[in-house]
Amino acid sequence: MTIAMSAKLIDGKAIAEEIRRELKAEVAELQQKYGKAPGLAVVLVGERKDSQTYVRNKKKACEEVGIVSFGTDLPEDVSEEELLKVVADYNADPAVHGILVQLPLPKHIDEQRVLDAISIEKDVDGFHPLNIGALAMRGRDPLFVPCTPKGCLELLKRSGVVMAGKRAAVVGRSNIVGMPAALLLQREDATVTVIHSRTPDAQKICAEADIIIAACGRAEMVAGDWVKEGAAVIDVGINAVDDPSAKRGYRLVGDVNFAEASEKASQITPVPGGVGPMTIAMLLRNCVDGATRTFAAEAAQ
Ligand SMILES: Nc1nc(=O)c2c([nH]1)NC[C@@H]1CN(c3ccc(C(=O)N[C@@H](CCC(=O)O)C(=O)O)cc3)C=[N+]21
Repeated sequence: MTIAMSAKLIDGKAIAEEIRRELKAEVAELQQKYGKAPGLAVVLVGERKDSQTYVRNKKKACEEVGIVSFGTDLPEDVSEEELLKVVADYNADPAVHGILVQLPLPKHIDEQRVLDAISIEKDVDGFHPLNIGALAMRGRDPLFVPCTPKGCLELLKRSGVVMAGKRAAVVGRSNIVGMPAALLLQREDATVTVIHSRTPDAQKICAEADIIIAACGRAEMVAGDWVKEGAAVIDVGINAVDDPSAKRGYRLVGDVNFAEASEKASQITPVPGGVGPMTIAMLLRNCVDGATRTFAAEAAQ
């Protein structure tokens, strides 16, 4: 007989706060040493409420740790050329060490063309093909790793989860989360299976994993029987589901059925308060790393 476990909560909000404290001290050191602060440029196109909220939160988090934030808000019908001009100007601006173009972009704009235009030295989202390519290669290190998967790995590391020699399942294969998360786990010497919409026996395969990263964008898809007894579970999903009893009329759930999975997992992230706050903390981390490299290179000239 197996006794149902009750998982330990991985507190992303608290871990993100700790990281922001560490970054604040690093930024103060940079200021001391070079007399300059890191700068982050955030480009927002259109009026999506969720994007506006994320961008606002990112700028606020920057200010808290001493990163200078620059912002450009463009109308929904801005041309691709105009957006590319904004990116080019930030590429050339020595006060800017990181450029983030908030996604998704309106349909008339070629997203990949815009992301490709960001200088790889300022690609704090880590979405440039050259950064992703380096992430995929043994013996190479990208300048930047995408923030959400980087945050997932940081949560595992700071929670004492061993990855080397373990089986990991990544549910979802998106360019911004699933694919880079699988590459990161592989770099930590885990044996990784990527599960996607065409995977036969997804539940059975997932239930063999010691580590699960769920990023499929489907509310509560990873049910209790997808989770091996004692597994560590990282839930990337943020799905709004109708809930008349909630103040806003909806509540947020992850891609994991939390109630069921926490009976099986040894450790698990909540939604909200798990991966989300870490995504922002890793954006700040990337920005500080980029500025540190640039300041050192400038001082060596
Ligand atoms: N170029 C680009 N880079 C991104 O990194 C990027 C993007 N575009 N587009 C949208 C997604 C989404 N994303 C989140 C960041 C923080 C939370 C976050 O802080 N969530 C909190 C609050 C959730 C809430 O209450 O709404 C939590 O989970 O606890 C969530 C999601 C970054 N993204």
